[in-house]
Amino acid sequence: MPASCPAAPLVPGSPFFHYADGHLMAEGLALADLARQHGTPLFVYSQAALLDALAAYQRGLAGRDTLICYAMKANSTLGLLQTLVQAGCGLDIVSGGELVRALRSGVDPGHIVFSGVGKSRLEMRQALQAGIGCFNVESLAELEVLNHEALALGRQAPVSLRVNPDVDARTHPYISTGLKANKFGIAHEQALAAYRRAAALPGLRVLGIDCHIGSQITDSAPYLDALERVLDLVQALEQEGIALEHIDLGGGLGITYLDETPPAADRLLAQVLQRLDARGCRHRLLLEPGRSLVGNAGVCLTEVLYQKPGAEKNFLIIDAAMNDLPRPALYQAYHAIVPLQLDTDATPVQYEVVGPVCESGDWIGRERTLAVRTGDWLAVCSAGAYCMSMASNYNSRGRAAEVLVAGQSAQLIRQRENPDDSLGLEPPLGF
Ligand SMILES: Cc1ncc(COP(=O)(O)O)c(C=O)c1O
Ligand SMILES: N[C@@H](CCCC[NH3+])C(=O)O
Repeated sequence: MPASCPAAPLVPGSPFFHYADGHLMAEGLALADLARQHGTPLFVYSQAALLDALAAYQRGLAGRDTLICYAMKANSTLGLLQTLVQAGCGLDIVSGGELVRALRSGVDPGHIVFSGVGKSRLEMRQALQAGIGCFNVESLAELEVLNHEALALGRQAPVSLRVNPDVDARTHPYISTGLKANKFGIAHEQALAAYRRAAALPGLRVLGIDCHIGSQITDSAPYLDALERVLDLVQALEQEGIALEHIDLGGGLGITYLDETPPAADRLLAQVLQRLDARGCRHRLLLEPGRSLVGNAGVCLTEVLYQKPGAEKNFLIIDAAMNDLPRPALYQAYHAIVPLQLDTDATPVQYEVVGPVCESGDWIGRERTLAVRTGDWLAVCSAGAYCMSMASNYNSRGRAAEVLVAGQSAQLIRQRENPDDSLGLEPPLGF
């Protein structure tokens, strides 16, 4: 890059994606080389970023009996699961499909917890047969069904009850889960009765208590308030002779997309452990982080297809869309957008960055000033969590490929998928 290279934009929250001589890099590899080799849209993950995020949790929990069950709904691509499982993680699943993929990752089935308000009988049987570590039960009705299914298989289901602490996580309403108004968990005031019932059912073995108040939490106060409410219940249960083995505090820790300053995992956990110690709790601690492990470990590479000056706005039309990156359309979420190569000659223009999908809601970034030209590549940042796992084939668009960068090498961990691949049809037009 010439000396007149413009100042590199920030890649928020992602020290593992950085500029060198005007080129955006991941672990020493130029992302433009990956875009050229694999085409776009393309998700690229940094293994070092993933392991660094996990290390913050592991530091915070050092010396305690704990299990970090990665919430695979955030991103369930096998190569990422294998990396986390090999680094010591269990998995938090929410469906039979996730169970199958979890087992393929090589995780110890005893390190799987099963969350979700609507587990089917079939999913319960599959999970019982696989020998998972714990069902996080969310209602009295689910307790009865699980008891029935376990007895039919001649087993006892290990259970934890998810309680709804009625604490406001102060996040987007669609991803807040710990308020009375939300569908999740058993109401705090009904929890004791639910535990009494669970303890009386022969097909269940009561192991723990579980709580998850929401996602993209950037403030430790609601997290710690929920913990206190859970600990009140743990003590009340002990007084009734129901002793628990573990406390599962769910996930929810936020990441920096723009300028958010969520608590660091190790510091938040130090506060959690202090509060457990203050109450004399030596229970095994389970956590279910998703976004905070993978969110800033991934970017989505995309090509500028057209620049379209409009009557009111300038549009930058890119080849990634709401089917690849649904968060802006769903939650008006912000993702930073930066060029893969800084262009000294392009003029900075304010754009609406949009995809090719036939909806006005198909925007990826609003009012973004970028110095780019048609054919340039961009990176949509903080795209490791809830992007690929929420991708769809809307408009019969294919699904992006995924690459994992580790050290100086890049491995294709998922092929690009065309919508008709699963139908086994020959491409009709010979492409
Ligand atoms: C029960 C449960 N556990 C864990 C998670 C993971 O949350 P996050 O990705 O915010 O860490 C979620 C999603 O919000 C969840 O519903
Ligand atoms: N899909 C949401 C997070 C959902 C959390 C799952 N309970 C997001 O992209 O922010």
